[in-house]
Amino acid sequence: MSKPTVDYSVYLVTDSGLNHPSRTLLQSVEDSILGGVTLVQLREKDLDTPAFIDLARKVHEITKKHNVPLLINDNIEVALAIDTEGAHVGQDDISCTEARRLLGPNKILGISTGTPEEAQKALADGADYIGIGTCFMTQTKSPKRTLGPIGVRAILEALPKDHPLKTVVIGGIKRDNTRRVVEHSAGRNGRILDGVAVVTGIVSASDAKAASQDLLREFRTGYENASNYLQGQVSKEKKKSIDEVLQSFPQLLTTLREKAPLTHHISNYVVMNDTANATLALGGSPIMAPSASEAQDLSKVVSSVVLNIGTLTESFVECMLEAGKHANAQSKPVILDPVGAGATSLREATAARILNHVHVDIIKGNAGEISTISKIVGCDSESIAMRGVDSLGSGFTNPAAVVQALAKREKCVVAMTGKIDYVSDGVRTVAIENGHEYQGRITGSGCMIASSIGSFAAISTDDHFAAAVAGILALNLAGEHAAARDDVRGPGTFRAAFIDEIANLKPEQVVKEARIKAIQLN
Ligand SMILES: Nc1ncnc2c1ncn2[C@@H]1O[C@H](COP(=O)(O)OP(=O)(O)OP(=O)(O)O)[C@@H](O)[C@H]1O
Ligand SMILES: Cc1ncsc1CCO
Repeated sequence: MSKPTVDYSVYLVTDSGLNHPSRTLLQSVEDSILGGVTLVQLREKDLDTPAFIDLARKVHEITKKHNVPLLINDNIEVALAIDTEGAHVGQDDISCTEARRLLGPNKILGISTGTPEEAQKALADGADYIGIGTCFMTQTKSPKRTLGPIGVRAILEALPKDHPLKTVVIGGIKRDNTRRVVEHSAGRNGRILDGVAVVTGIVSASDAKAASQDLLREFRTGYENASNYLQGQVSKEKKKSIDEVLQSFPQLLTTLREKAPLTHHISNYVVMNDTANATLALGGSPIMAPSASEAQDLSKVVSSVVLNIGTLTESFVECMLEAGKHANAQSKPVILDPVGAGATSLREATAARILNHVHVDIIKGNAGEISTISKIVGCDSESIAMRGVDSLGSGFTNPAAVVQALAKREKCVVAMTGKIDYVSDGVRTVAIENGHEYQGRITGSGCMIASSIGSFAAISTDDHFAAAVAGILALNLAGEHAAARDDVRGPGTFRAAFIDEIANLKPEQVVKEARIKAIQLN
């Protein structure tokens, strides 16, 4: 019998201990196949060989009926006894070469890998696929380190594009993160995950069939988006032109003032009060809530979330991860302000952790912060030094290209502040020349921009690029108006006048005074 062709799209890995109490494991397997599971692995760590063989025989009856391959975890003896389509081994189990020798050339053989080196070894040792993990923390595994989509990407990029070795990701994969993991892990060498391996997301779901259908749909969408991205086919359709974005500003600000969207801020001690006041002056409604315990409740009532890493503590980080996760689940926009990323390794690691666990819709930072984020996600860019929370030097040689590349890579909007601000969604890129140097001389003006973007993102839900442009324009025009006032004699008086002028903004006047230009990059 020749080796079967395998569709790895949604790969069920069983665990009787986590199986939903309303049905048997056999029912979970059958329901999941009916929902779209394309491959099954029987993983039973606690059964002795005779009991394992007995269960494997019953599961195999089901998988054969539906023409879905069955692999046995770890126990080659069971795989051979039942004549399943193959087996899966871990790094601490029997070696891959020994497993291949016992199974012969026509069985499917997979191995768990957590590093680029293990992946390359698996390829050399004759594996058909690798299970890349652990991606996220799970109930079944609590490793010291999780890979996140960025770590998965590093492994995909260590593999040759055209080798037939297939790849699946494992560890905490659920309906809500599947698409993002597949999109964000896509390697620049053209490698995209061939599937997602799921345990709890299927066996513990109350409806295993529906859960599998959702996972298959999310995997396919993620795969299609990833291949479009790799082929540079980012959709240019349905996007407003820069002029249309500018003309939409009055309506956005008017709606913001009417609706006063509630925005959840996990901000820093230095700017908390200023960002709350700037949000109120603009017409929004802030809640500064740094406790992880209330993040889920808040996610139901707020319209966007701003994560600011300015004064880091463990509890801030815990809250940001929790708020981000729930905002993603509720489809509320998330804005990341990676304050001081690049200044210390803690800030860099925290920014990486957030990007790995939360889908961020808009990243806002100064040149030093954007250079660090570009490095974290594997986008080549010049290095811009930081001193504390401030960016040093004159910035990038080609700032628009850096911002556009990062936006494309992360499939989000990137806003980079400085004397000139740049915004891109990977397709549209603009430079905004408004603003006053006094903004750079008070602390938190960048943080206030993130808050302003957060309020506009709550209104401009289908176009976060327009939200970022509006958020910057509003505050930069207010900055210009404040600096021009006779009563403003320095940064201190400017700070108070700035809040007043945010509240005094006239939507049409902003459009007239905007100095924004589109930047065409190839
Ligand atoms: N020299 C300048 N001329 C005009 N506008 C400026 C100037 N410097 C800063 N700004 C404006 O100030 C705002 C904040 O940008 P900046 O890059 O200073 O933020 P930041 O370094 O992140 O600030 P913080 O960390 O204090 O919050 C932006 O809207 C930017 O346009
Ligand atoms: C000065 C400062 N230090 C940590 S956060 C912050 C405010 C600017 O973001």
